[in-house]
Amino acid sequence: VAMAYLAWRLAQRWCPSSLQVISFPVVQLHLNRTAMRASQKDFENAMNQVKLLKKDPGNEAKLKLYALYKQATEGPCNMPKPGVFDLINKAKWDAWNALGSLPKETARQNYVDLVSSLSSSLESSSQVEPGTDRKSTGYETLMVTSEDGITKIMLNRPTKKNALNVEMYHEIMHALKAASKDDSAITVLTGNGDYYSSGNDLTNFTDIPPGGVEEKAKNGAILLREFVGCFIDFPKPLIAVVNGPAVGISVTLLGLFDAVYASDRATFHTPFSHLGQSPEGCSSYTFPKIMSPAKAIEMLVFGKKLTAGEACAQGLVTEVFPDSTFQKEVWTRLKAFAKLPPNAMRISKEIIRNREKEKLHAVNAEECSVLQGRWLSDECMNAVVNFLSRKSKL
Ligand SMILES: CCCCCC/C=C/C(=O)SCCNC(=O)CCNC(=O)[C@H](O)C(C)(C)COP(=O)(O)OP(=O)(O)OC[C@H]1O[C@@H](n2cnc3c(N)ncnc32)[C@H](O)[C@@H]1OP(=O)(O)O
Repeated sequence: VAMAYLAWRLAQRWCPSSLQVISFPVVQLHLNRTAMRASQKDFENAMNQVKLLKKDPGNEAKLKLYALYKQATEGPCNMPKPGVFDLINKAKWDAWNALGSLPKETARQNYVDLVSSLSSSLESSSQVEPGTDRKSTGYETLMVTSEDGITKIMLNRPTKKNALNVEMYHEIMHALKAASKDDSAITVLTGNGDYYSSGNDLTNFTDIPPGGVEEKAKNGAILLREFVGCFIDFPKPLIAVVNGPAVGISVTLLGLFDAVYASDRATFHTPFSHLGQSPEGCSSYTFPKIMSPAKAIEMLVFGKKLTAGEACAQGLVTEVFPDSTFQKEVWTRLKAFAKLPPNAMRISKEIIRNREKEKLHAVNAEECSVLQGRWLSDECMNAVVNFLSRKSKL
C-alpha cells in the first residue's frame, strides 16, 4: 500500500492532470511556451507593481528602472546625448546607455528582479524595528531574490561594471550567510548590466583611515580573508552565471564555485602583475589544480585574458552558451537543478569539498597576508593612481 501511495504521489507531482495524456516532446513544448509567456507576463506585472509601491524607491532605483524598461522595450540606447544642462534627461540617458548591448530579454528579467527586490525591501522596511540593520531587509549594491528554490545574488552596480566596493563585500557576505540558511536549494551569483564584475573597486584604495596606508592594508586583508572564507564554507551548491566580462577577484573566486555557466561574451582576466598585486580567492591553489600550473601562471602571473571558450577548455568554466539564449538556457537548467532533493545536494557537496576546506582556509590566509604587503608597494600604488587618473585601463 505504501509503495502504491508513493507511486501515486510521484505521478501527481510530476504529471499534472492536464499534461498526463500528452507525449513527452509535446510536454516539453508546452512547458517552454509557458516559460516564455510567464516572462513577458512577469514583466507586465512588475510594471504594474511599480505603480503600487508605497514608498518612493529613490532616484538611483528609479533611474535603474527607467534604463531597464527602455532596454527591455526598445533595445540599446541610440538617442542623441542630451546637453550637459539638461540634467534629468542626461541622467536618464546615462543610465540607459550604461546598459550597452544587454539583450532585451535580460533587461526584462533584471527589471522584474529589481521590482521584486524593491517591493520586498520597501514593504518590509515598514515592519523593521528601529535600529535593525538595513541590510537585513534591503541591499544597496545587490539585488537578492529567492524563488523556484534558487537564491539569486545579483551584483548591482552596472554603471561601475559591478566593481566590488567595501559595502558590496559586506553585503555579499551577508547575502551568502542568509542564503545558507534560507529554504532555497541552490544559490546563484550573477551581474547586472553588461559586465559580470570588474573586480575590486580601485577607489577602495583612496579612503585612507587615520592609521594611514598600513592600517588600510591591514583592514583590507582582514575583510578579504573573511569574504573569501564565506565562499569556502558555503554549504549549498553555488553557481556563477557569468553574464559578461569578469576581472580580478570575480574570476579567482570561480575556483570555489560548484558550477560556472558563461555567456560567450564573457572574458576572464586577472591582471594582478599589471596592478602590482598577487592572486587571491584561493586561486594560487585552485587554478593550478583546475587548469595545470603553466596555464594558471599564464593567467595569474602574466595576466592572459581568456575567452569563455578558452576558460571552458581549461576547466574554469563548466559550459558556455550563446549570449542570445544564455539567460533562458541557464535559468531553465538551474530551475531543474533546484528541484533536486536539497539535502542530498548539500551532503554530496560536503563530501566532495570538505577534505579541501582546511587547506583552502590556509591558502586564503597566506594570500591575504601577501596581498597586504603588495598593497603597500610602489608598483601597486602607481597602478591604482594610473587607473584613477584615467591614465590606464586594462
Ligand atoms: C577588501 C579589498 C579586497 C581586494 C581584493 C583584491 C582584488 C583584486 C582585483 O579584483 S584586481 C582587478 C581590479 N579591477 C581592475 O583593475 C579593472 C579596472 N577597470 C578597467 O580597466 C575598465 O574600467 C574596464 C576594462 C573594466 C571597463 O572599461 P570600459 O568598458 O571602457 O568602461 P569604463 O572604464 O568607462 O568604466 C565605467 C565606469 O566604471 C568604473 N569602473 C570600472 N571598473 C572599476 C573598478 N575596478 N574600480 C573602480 N571603478 C571602476 C569606471 O571608473 C567608470 O566610472 P566613471 O563612469 O568614470 O565614473
